[in-house]
Amino acid sequence: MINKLTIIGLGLMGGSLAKALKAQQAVSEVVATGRRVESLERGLQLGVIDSYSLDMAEAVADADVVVIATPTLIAEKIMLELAPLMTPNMIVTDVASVKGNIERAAEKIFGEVPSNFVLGHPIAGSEQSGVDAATVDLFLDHRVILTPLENTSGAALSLIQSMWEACGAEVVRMDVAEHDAVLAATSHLPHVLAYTLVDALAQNGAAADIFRFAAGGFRDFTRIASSDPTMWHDIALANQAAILNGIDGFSAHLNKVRAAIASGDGDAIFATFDRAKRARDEHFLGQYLARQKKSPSS
Ligand SMILES: NC(=O)C1=CN([C@@H]2O[C@H](COP(=O)(O)OP(=O)(O)OC[C@H]3O[C@@H](n4cnc5c(N)ncnc54)[C@H](O)[C@@H]3O)[C@@H](O)[C@H]2O)C=CC1
Ligand SMILES: O=C(O)C(=O)Cc1ccc(O)cc1
Repeated sequence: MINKLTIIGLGLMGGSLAKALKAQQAVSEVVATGRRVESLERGLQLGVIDSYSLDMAEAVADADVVVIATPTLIAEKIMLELAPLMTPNMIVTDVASVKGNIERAAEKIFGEVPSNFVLGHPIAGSEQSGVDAATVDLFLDHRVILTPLENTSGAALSLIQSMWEACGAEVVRMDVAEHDAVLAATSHLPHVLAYTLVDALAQNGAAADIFRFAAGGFRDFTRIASSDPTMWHDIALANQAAILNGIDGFSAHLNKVRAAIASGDGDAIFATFDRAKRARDEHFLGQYLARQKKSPSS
């Protein structure tokens, strides 16, 4: 049970965490702080938080857990502001999509990442943002990755793990560099591709017609291009090296498919599509069956 939880940056992530913990009675008091009084007022109105303060010092005073839930690059600046307010009893965590930049920023500010700072990343979300989009079950049956360091306190780690488990999430631990490489491939690259495809088509003179005749596949592939540009701007810069690696690997593969289409190499085209279908079906069918086993009616 957390006595006082403070959220810095009350949006989709912070709001959903607060809602889930309150629903599970895993927290006594949720306080928020942030830049926009409108989001904080809205959070109060929706019953997501109990109070707010625009003054970070006031908001984090006596907090057991502080969650930094702002866009990734802003989280670096927030740590600078939070540093003089941290006490040994306060556990700090974050939800940012990239972990290497947070680790480096903390090292710069504190000399080494404090033992009571647990780096985290929930692998759950949507293309929506803001506290109005927060839901009580956003993290239910989703994974949360924690990337503890050698000096991370065992007590802090286990409290943050329990916090996410109270939201119905499965917690896994990973190394920071591995996290950033894996997420670059499975999350950051797809977002770059979706944004780039929509942007390229939108700049075409016949954009209106193209979008008018787009079928479900286009909608599925590009849903994530409706995500918040500020959030993804930050992720693109924060995970630069791993994303470049992903783009280069993908471009080489796309060029192979291009060559197969250009030369009419049906076998190569079929082999690529068939491998991809089998890989995707195997992975997602496995997940679907596991969910069915857990709750057959869903
Ligand atoms: N949206 C998603 O699906 C996921 C997002 N994340 C990560 O979680 C973090 C938060 O994302 P969301 O909740 O989706 O964003 P959001 O836009 O819904 O919420 C961010 C909040 O931070 C506040 N904020 C912005 N600048 C600030 C500043 N200088 N000081 C204080 N508060 C400030 C905003 O007003 C807003 O209330 C990001 O780092 C994102 O990469 C992680 C997993 C999934
Ligand atoms: O909208 C979607 O499908 C997402 O991919 C959500 C998401 C966005 C960012 C993350 O760091 C993790 C999950």
